[in-house]
Amino acid sequence: MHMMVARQEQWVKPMAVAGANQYTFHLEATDNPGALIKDIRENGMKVGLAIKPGTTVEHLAPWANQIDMALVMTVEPGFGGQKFMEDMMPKVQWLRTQFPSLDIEVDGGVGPDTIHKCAEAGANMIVSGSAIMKSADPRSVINLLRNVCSEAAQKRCLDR
Ligand SMILES: O=C(CO)[C@@H](O)[C@H](O)COP(=O)(O)O
Repeated sequence: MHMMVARQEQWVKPMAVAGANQYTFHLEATDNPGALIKDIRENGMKVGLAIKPGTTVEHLAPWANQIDMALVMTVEPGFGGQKFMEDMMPKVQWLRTQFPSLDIEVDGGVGPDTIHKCAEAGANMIVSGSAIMKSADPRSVINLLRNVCSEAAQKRCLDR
């Protein structure tokens, strides 16, 4: 679950009870990330930590060893169909270099035209809305996104 809500703390238990296995919250919307991470873990879920485009990756870094996934937003949160922000890729690259085994997700404007940049930067989890939903062949778009990411991940392993 990617929680783009106020008062993220109050939805941890209800989401766990509903069957969520990962709870992704926004760094900008909590005063106490450490307590929220602890609560998510105690409720048996994996932890995702999201940052908006205006938040630097240095703000996320102190928490990176305590989370399962970092989500780098590649549009301003709000709605689908926005333009991919390529200038977020250095954040992904930096996280991939510093935390090689961390799951890194990108969300916003990701599709066949932008996936290569995301995968090469090091993203291994992809959120894609319009590119899939507006395609005449959603299955092939999903396969392409998946293949580009797994090929980039394999290449990273070989290069190590
Ligand atoms: O929730 C958001 C943005 O607020 C994203 O999840 C987008 O909705 C993804 O859609 P596309 O940008 O791929 O159309």
